Amino acid sequence: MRLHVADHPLITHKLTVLRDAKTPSPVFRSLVEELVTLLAYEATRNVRTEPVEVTTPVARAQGLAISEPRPLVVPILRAGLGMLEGMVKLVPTAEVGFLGMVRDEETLLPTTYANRLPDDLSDRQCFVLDPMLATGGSLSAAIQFLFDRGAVDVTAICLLGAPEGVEHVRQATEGRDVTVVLGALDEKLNEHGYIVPGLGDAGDRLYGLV
Ligand SMILES: O=P(O)(O)OC[C@H]1O[C@H](OP(=O)(O)OP(=O)(O)O)[C@H](O)[C@@H]1O
Ligand SMILES: O=c1cc[nH]c(=O)[nH]1
Ligand SMILES: [Mg+2]
Repeated sequence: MRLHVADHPLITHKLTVLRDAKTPSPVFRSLVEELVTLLAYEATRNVRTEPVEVTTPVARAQGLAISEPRPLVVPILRAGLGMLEGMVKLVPTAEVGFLGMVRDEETLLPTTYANRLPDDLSDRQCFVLDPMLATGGSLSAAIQFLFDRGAVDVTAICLLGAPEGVEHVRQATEGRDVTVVLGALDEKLNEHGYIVPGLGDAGDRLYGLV
């Protein structure tokens, strides 16, 4: 597993406002969308492309097109949905699949309540979106779903990660082509499995308490 932790003042600035408990939902939502666009820039560095030629008003020019089959973007509901618009703005030709997962707040184990993915992901590059990588249980399970269907490589974009979760994903995906891109690597998990200092419950901050 490759780990890339962003190192850019604009990303840190936006994360700082996101972390602030006083930031209201509408601002939180916009920041999540802006942050994913900045992180996607790094996350799509190895997107598969092929050479194409276009005619400018002046001459022929060599360029690149995103290869077929198109990349698949998979937000993990609920909180990952807040990252979808920002991602598809950057890769408008991507297809979108959905995974609904919720973590049991006692056991910290994820269960999957929705799965709308193509059955066959052979030869597909996949991008998983989830703002929070805490214990790593949800992300590891999501990545496993994609490899079970034949994905060639998986890149996860998360706004915040805990070292425990990164290690969990590293071990669970050993031997697979996996990249994790983080906005920041935080200090630890607390006794409730929350990222410290983190930003609280990303789903609740985006969409309200359930
Ligand atoms: O790394 P883990 O320990 O598995 O925790 C991370 C998961 O927890 C959050 O989702 P949550 O279960 O709160 O669901 P929600 O998005 O509906 O709020 C978050 O969006 C991740 O999916
Ligand atoms: O800190 C955390 C951990 C799991 N899920 C969240 O939304 N936040
Ligand atoms: Mg939640």
